[in-house]
Amino acid sequence: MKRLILGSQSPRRKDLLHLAGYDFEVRPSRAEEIMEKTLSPDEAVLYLARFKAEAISLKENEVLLTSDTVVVQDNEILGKPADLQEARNHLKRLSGRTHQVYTGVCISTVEEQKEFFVLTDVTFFPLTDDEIDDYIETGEVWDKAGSYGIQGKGALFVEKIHGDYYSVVGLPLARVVRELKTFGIVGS
Ligand SMILES: Cc1cn([C@H]2C[C@H](O)[C@@H](COP(=O)(O)OP(=O)(O)OP(=O)(O)O)O2)c(=O)[nH]c1=O
Repeated sequence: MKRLILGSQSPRRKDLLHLAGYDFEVRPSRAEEIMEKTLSPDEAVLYLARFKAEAISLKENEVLLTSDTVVVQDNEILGKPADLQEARNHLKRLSGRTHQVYTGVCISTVEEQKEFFVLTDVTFFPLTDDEIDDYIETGEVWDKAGSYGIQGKGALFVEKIHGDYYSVVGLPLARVVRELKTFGIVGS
């Protein structure tokens, strides 16, 4: 019997796996994420998803799921904001424009590893400085790539989205379910 392990401390990823009906154990990776500046966004999210997996030890019957999400504007990766100024800069750059959200996923067993990424385009309405400051006040920005959460008050900035909504939240759920099935993991 195969067992699913979620290698993530993200409460969103945990909620999404529950939504898909899985029984699983959470075993977060303690590895410090270091972004390789020379990598393209798709390479970066795959690298980080793999990197998180490599810091977690696995038993024979376990299937490990790790992932990483970044926001990209003008080919530049916007990760989690370090401070208020960076959060403000991120939101100003996203205002009134379309950006890309990349989520890389890595599924590992002791024998094999499979990885893929999902790309979603998100278009923001133009934002005023007051809207940006009020949003930062909510505290929602801090643990999110690009300084917003589409599943929270950040939803009020979104004019349109092309791609997988759940991938923006942190895990491309429908694709993940299909891939996990090939590893013998099914939800209920
Ligand atoms: C753009 C966007 C990102 N995010 C989140 C998803 C990710 O959790 C986070 C990006 O950081 P990640 O490094 O992908 O994930 P994490 O540090 O939260 O968790 P772990 O590494 O343990 O798996 O930003 C949202 O929740 N909503 C959004 O709209």
